[in-house]
Amino acid sequence: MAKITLSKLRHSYMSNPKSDSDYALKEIDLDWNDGGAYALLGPSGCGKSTLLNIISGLLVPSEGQILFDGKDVTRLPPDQRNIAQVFQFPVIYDTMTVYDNLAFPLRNRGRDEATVERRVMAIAEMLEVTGMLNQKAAGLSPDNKQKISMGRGLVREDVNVVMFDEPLTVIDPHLKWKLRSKLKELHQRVKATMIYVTHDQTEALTFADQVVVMQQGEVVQIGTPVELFDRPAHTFVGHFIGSPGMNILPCTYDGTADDMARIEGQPVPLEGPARSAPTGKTEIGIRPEFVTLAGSGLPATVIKVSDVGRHTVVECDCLGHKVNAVIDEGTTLQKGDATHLSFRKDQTRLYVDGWLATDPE
Ligand SMILES: Nc1ncnc2c1ncn2[C@@H]1O[C@H](COP(=O)(O)OP(=O)(O)OP(=O)(O)O)[C@@H](O)[C@H]1O
Repeated sequence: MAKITLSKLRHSYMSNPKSDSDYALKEIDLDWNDGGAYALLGPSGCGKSTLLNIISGLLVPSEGQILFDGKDVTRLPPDQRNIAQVFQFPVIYDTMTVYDNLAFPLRNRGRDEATVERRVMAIAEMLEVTGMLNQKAAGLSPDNKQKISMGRGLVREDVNVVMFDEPLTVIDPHLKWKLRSKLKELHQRVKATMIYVTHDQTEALTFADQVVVMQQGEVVQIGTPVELFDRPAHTFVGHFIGSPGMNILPCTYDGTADDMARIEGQPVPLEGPARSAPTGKTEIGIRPEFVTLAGSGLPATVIKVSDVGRHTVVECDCLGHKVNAVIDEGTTLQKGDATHLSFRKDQTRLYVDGWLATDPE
């Protein structure tokens, strides 16, 4: 396994890129540590596949370098990078048995049959497919086929990195959670460097120790799932992660009252003062979990009440802006009722031009 370094990486599909918007990947500097479990998370079109193809060698970046354990591999073709990939759709040989499918990457590298058997049996046991080793792959269900595809990615011990590209796309929704936790368990046992690409926050947050969040060709934050939830570095992360996402509300902040911002003239205490006098667009970010329906605070009108299992989500209009509150207990409030909203001070953040601008006091 290897540490992977992306240094000053940029990529444009245009022959003569001029502005930032001509780049599918803006400047990316990133270290993937040896043995880490990473997720690359972002919406469609943010550049995930472009980055994956650059790491695997299918694409040569317009600028910058990729290093494996400090060795420059930027121009090395895919077959010399020693990478295993698991794709959206199973890549297996239908006419071969499950055993031969799992053995294929090892035999292809000339491993002896004793090693092949040891590795195949270990991976089959981890994936709970030992009972089907002698079956032809053609007869397997789509999710078992994808399991075998994952097994093929994990069977070699000498790969630099295993990359999963939306691997659960074909899996039945009720089996997804099972395979998700299986993959996490596999990482703990195999200890390979793994990169899991997805646009699904649940998949990313379940699998990864570190999540790399991308938007429009840029990495906006790298952090543990808890860090991304607690202190989103950008409003995009706040909104994209969480269900419902962070409330983002336009505000004014004149810097004279330190930790006080105003929404439509109404004072809202922030977690702390801004790091410097803001020069751009100012917004308040507050997670719905830290908004309470109170007797006093910002005036609001209930728009919708949704029961979502253990919680209730109350959607309000607050001074002309939509605000969600997640409450644990039920509520007697109904659509059209007047209420007040209170934001927990230590969770009320200021964002300037999208970027976090306050620190805790
Ligand atoms: N071969 C190509 N030629 C030109 N533009 C491309 C090409 N491939 C991707 N792009 C553009 O580059 C940007 C990033 O695309 P990319 O496929 O890397 O994103 P993604 O996050 O993987 O999206 P998805 O999840 O939909 O695959 C998009 O604007 C896309 O239109």
